[in-house]
Amino acid sequence: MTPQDVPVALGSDHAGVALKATLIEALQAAGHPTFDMGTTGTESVDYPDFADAVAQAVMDGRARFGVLVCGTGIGISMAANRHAGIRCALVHDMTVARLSREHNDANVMAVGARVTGPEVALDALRAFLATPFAGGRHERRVRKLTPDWSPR
Ligand SMILES: O=C(CO)[C@H](O)[C@H](O)[C@H](O)COP(=O)(O)O
Repeated sequence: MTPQDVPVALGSDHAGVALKATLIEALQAAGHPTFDMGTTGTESVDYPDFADAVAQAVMDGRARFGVLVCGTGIGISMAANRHAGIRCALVHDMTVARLSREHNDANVMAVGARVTGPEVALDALRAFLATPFAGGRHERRVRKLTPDWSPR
């Protein structure tokens, strides 16, 4: 699968807007189609609104993966995980990002712009996108999270 076949939807609140822009730039340079679901400025906004927009884009198939950024990544990952079908991993380095794909088939990655630097976030995102789900014993567990889960 080429990057063109892997569209990514991104969302953030005001605390994550600058890191989101950095991630979008890197994704586009790598050839991924991107959807910026907002926010677009530094005016104070509410992270659930942007988590919902990204979750919807992943669930309806517009995007293969989602990326969410707020100050810590906590609120926006909590909001995303309220959606059936979303497995959002709050990551802070490339190892956790890789394992969230291998073990959890995470379809959304959340990161905290106030706690994770842009280089680490970029490395984590590259690892997230490059790593396939490992299957095997993990399938049973993912089905307990998402009963209608099937391998993609
Ligand atoms: O949800 C969060 C914390 O768990 C995020 O970090 C938000 O970005 C943060 O709460 C926003 O805080 P602010 O003081 O309103 O900028």
